[in-house]
Amino acid sequence: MTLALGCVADDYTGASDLANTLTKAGLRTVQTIGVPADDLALPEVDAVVVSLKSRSIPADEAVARSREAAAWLNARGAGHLLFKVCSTFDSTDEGNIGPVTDALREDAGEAIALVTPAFPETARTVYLGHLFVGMVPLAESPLKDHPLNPMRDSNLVRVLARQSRAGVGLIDLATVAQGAEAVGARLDALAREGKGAAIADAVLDRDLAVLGAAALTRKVSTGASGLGLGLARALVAAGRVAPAATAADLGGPIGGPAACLAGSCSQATLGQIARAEAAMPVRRLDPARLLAGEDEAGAALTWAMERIGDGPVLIASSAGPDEVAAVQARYGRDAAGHAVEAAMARIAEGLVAHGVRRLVVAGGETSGAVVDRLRLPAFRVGPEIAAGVPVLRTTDRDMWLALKSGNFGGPDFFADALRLMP
Ligand SMILES: Nc1ncnc2c1ncn2[C@@H]1O[C@H](COP(=O)(O)OP(=O)(O)OP(=O)(O)O)[C@@H](O)[C@H]1O
Ligand SMILES: O=C(O)[C@H](O)C(=O)CO
Repeated sequence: MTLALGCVADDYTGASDLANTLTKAGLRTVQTIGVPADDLALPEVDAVVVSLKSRSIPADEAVARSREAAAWLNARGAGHLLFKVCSTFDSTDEGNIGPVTDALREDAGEAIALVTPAFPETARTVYLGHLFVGMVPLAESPLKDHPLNPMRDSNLVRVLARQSRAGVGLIDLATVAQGAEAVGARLDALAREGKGAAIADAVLDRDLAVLGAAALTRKVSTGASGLGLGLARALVAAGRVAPAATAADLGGPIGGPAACLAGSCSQATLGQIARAEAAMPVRRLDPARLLAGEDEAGAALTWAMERIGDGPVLIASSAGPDEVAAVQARYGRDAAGHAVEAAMARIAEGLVAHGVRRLVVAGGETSGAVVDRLRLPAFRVGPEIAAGVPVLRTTDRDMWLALKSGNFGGPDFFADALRLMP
């Protein structure tokens, strides 16, 4: 196998989002969970997206895991390595976007890496280095209240510089508008100044095509699915990938009981849970009871078992910023997050043990905990449910999954997903 594109994603929903984007652009793509075993049977593909759960772990561990994944991809001839991060640049001053980008760039022998989270299809745009989510700057968006990494500075040159060893520069929109060669010249100029990374502006899809072509002239880049789209288009334009003529055949219906799990506390997910209450039974976990040692997961699983024979159910821990803050103040941010993730993983394991083969999960960290507990090795990518969220089919058993990024999906996402998981 010789890969046109190797991708290391820092969370599972982001990996799923990127795999969806690459598949839509015509690249035959597989998403793996963790660094694959050397004997993992993979079909002939153009791109592999290695999913890590590294976004919110200590930076040195994230660097080590990302290097392992990069080595596996490079051993399979990856022509370019994309470090996939969140389109809302989810990170803290400790990392991990800066430390991992520095490490992968240095390992590749590159002086500088192009970095952009822009993804206009999901209203993530970058202008003069400032990230906008819809019509508002990042620091004024709901991401300012993220439970694990509240984003309170919209200037990504500053944000990345605070977590990087090397300096960070800017490739402004005026330079991007001049084309890939101008972007490349700007990268070289910044490298001569000693910069190790450059935040690139992008507002429209055509800007992504320019950035993809520029990034492809180097071995490593960092970005969200927008840059993935640019890289895919550049690979096809350069004749390095013959776009797949038809969507992959993922096989027939699986059927059986279905369930939804929501750990994301994003505004989008809270709205989707509210809408789901009209379509299916919804049970809300109480993190305070959970953290006080009550068997919230066992009670939720019993509740679900009594109902999944009649139709899908939804179990959610999700809550608004004030409620989340209160739990975190009492028990600690990490302790609360890990306890809820562990509960969701235990519930998922119980649901699958009782026959659930169609599972929708909302939240990147939540998806990571669930997929790791189910020990799923890889996924094939199916039809898109909503921008950035495809249906996935497991490669080692018959299961449908959807791993929804917290901020993605329409109001009726849960019902929409189940309709595409026959
Ligand atoms: N009620 C709650 N109180 C405190 N923490 C919670 C609560 N519900 C969920 N959490 C934690 O909040 C975090 C949510 O992160 P997660 O990545 O799953 O969602 P997200 O950030 O919205 O999704 P994405 O990463 O795809 O954008 C998890 O660690 C989860 O355990
Ligand atoms: O880029 C995004 O927003 C991805 O979907 C993601 O990383 C979510 O965690």
